[in-house]
This record gives sequence, structure tokens and C-alpha cells, in this order.
Amino acid sequence: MAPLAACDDRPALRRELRRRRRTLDARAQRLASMALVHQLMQLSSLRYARHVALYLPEKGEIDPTPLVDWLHRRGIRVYLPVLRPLVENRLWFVHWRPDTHMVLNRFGITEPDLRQSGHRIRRLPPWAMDVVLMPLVGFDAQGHRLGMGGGFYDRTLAFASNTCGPRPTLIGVAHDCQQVEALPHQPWDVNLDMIVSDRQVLRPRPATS
Ligand SMILES: Nc1nc2c(c(=O)[nH]1)N(C=O)[C@@H](CNc1ccc(C(=O)N[C@@H](CCC(=O)O)C(=O)O)cc1)CN2
Ligand SMILES: Nc1ncnc2c1ncn2[C@@H]1O[C@H](COP(=O)(O)OP(=O)(O)OP(=O)(O)O)[C@@H](O)[C@H]1O
Repeated sequence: MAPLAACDDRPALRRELRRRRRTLDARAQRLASMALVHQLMQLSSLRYARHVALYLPEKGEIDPTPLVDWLHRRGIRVYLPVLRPLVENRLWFVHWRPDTHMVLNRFGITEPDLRQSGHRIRRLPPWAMDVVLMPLVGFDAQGHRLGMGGGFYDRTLAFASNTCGPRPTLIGVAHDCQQVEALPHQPWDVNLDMIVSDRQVLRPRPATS
């Protein structure tokens, strides 16, 4: 499918791209997920990671979860995003294991239950993650991204654009059909180190300004 033409209306673009990914049937979703995970398993940033955040897919998002067994076999810890209570539109990354008790958040997405796993030891500050896989609604070849519109990842990972200290490798993941010709860069957008789809691995050059 050809990349969608550029469009300044972000909400309209978001709607169209979300519609696109929902039209993929179960088989196409499974194949895309396998192809994505195959690409991810080749990346040294993941092979040498200790702490990796991913997400549970919803509404047609590409599914990164077949990676979980591979990560666990390598002794890599898996974290999931949890909506931070009391702080507006920010995330915590909470350690997940198969026995973690889960609840639905206000968007109907399953997340670790903070009453059980919110203890300090089970969550890591974002700077201590080695890799964060984040779901994209749209992306372009320059590495610009469009998310769900809440600014959750942008706020949580804003520090990564201005630090010389430790920071995770930020990898946006999406179906290839979510590519757009060009997305306007917003001042608050976090810079991605990589975008991986079922068909390609993009390594955007660092921004010069
Ligand atoms: N799978 C997954 N988990 C995730 C995210 C994500 O994009 N995907 N997030 C990434 O940020 C965070 C949650 N952010 C979200 C932001 C908006 C909506 C959303 O569906 N909004 C609805 C209407 C809002 C409502 O129901 O009140 C919509 O756009 O239709 C969902 C999640 C954390 N967890
Ligand atoms: N670092 C930040 N500090 C304060 N507000 C922010 C920050 N990043 C984003 N925002 C605000 O969040 C809102 C949503 O941003 P945007 O439309 O870029 O979300 P998104 O990138 O699609 O979502 P997400 O980051 O959850 O994937 C914007 O109104 C923006 O002003």
C-alpha cells in the first residue's frame, strides 16, 4: 500500500490510519506480528538489553508480544506502560511476569495492577529502561511519529531528547501501511532511534536542530 499523502489535520490523519490498521484481518495481523518480531530479534539494542518495555496491542496495533518468550529466555525483563495516577498523561513502566495481576485502565487497555505491582522495586524510572517499544499510529521516512494523541509517550520520554545520561533506545513499531509521506515535526515530539514495521527498519538521522 502506498504511503498516505501528507495532511496537516492530525486528528483526521489519526482516524484514517487507525481505520487502516483495523481493516487487517486476523491472519494479516499474525503475519505482520511475526515479521515485526523477526526484525526486532536481530537488533543488538534488544539482544543486549536487560529491561525492555513493550505494550499489549489493541484495536489493530501491531502485536509485539510474541517477543516476550524470547526476551524471558534471554533473562531480559519485560515492562508494560501503566497510566500514572495523579499525574496528567504520563506513564510508568511496570515489570510484568506471567503471574502479574492485571486490570483495565480508563481506555479499556489491560495493564499491571498498581495495587499489586506498584511497589518501587517493580517499576523502573524511564531513564533506566534499555529499550522502549512504542506503538505508532503513523510514521514517516524521516522518523517523525504520530501517536494516540494523549502525549503519554512524549511526556514520559521528553528527558531522552536532552540528556547526556542514560536513556533508552526508543523504537517505534507499526504496520507498514501506517507510513505517511511526511508528518510535521512538533516541538514536543520525542526523537525515535528506530522505526520497525513488518517490512522495514528505519534509522532516522539525529535531528540537527
Ligand atoms: N496498547 C497501547 N497501550 C498504551 C498506549 C497505546 O497507544 N497503545 N498508550 C499510548 O499513549 C498509553 C495509553 N494512551 C491512550 C491514549 C488514547 C487512547 C484512546 O483510545 N482514546 C480514545 C478515546 C478516549 C477515551 O476513551 O476517553 C480514542 O482516541 O478513540 C487510548 C490510549 C498507554 N498504553
Ligand atoms: N513533553 C510534553 N510536555 C507537555 N505537554 C506535552 C508534551 N508532549 C506532548 N504534550 C502535549 O500532548 C498533546 C498530545 O501530543 P501529540 O498529539 O503529539 O500526541 P501523540 O504523540 O500522538 O501521543 P503519544 O505521545 O501518547 O503517543 C499535545 O497537546 C501536546 O502539547
